[in-house]
Amino acid sequence: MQRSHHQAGNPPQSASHSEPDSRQLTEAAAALGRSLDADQAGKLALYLGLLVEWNRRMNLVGASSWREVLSRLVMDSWHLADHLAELPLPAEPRSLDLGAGAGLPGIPLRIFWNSGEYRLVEIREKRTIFLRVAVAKLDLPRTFVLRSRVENLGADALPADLVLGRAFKPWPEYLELVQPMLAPGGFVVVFANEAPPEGAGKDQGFRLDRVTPYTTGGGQRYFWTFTPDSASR
Ligand SMILES: C[S@@+](CC[C@H](N)C(=O)[O-])C[C@H]1O[C@@H](n2cnc3c(N)ncnc32)[C@H](O)[C@@H]1O
Repeated sequence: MQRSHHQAGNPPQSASHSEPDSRQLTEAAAALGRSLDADQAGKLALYLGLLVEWNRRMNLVGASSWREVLSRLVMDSWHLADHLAELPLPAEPRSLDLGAGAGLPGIPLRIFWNSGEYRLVEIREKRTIFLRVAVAKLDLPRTFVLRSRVENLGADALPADLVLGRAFKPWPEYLELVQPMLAPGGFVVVFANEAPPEGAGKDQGFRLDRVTPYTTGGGQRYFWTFTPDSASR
């Protein structure tokens, strides 16, 4: 572990420039147009610190500094929290985050959006260990880690009112896979870099409910939100 630059007696967060403290993070978020309360800042600082530290030893994300993770990746979760607040979901939605990897979008999302039960699904063992450590340290509400292939999810996780999957599979394959997992009136969100093509989702049994453009440090992004449409199959 690359810790040799930390002086004995100094907490790692104040000694290392690679890990934010709550004040630095609150300022960086404000520069991106977001205000954090003290609890959110503390949890997000903890997550970014863990992510940067574990990323030195295993391949979790391409971005290597917490500032880059914040502006390129956490921004997705912020916008997603705003987006989900607008969707007509049940009061206690059951959500699945497929191929959660390092916890994106789910872990930052749960800091800002804590409705219902949320399951992070990931097949790779080391990544699930990271996710479990992060969920426990951040004390995220009703957030669970399942080590499973998405294709093998058990009945206890299904059906879902909301399915998310960032950089999980090409969208037609992803929609095909999740169609039987959704509750009637549920939603599936596709994370995309462009607007959807005409008729997107029809072949997989979905109706496009809405398209939501937003901007991150990485550029223009879109949420494509679909709902099952039995008439389209
Ligand atoms: C490209 S990463 C994206 C991770 C994260 N969602 C993100 O946006 O940074 C895809 C993740 O999906 C996981 N994965 C791929 N196929 C899977 C499957 N069939 N079931 C569960 N996890 C899967 C991989 O192990 C990997 O962690």
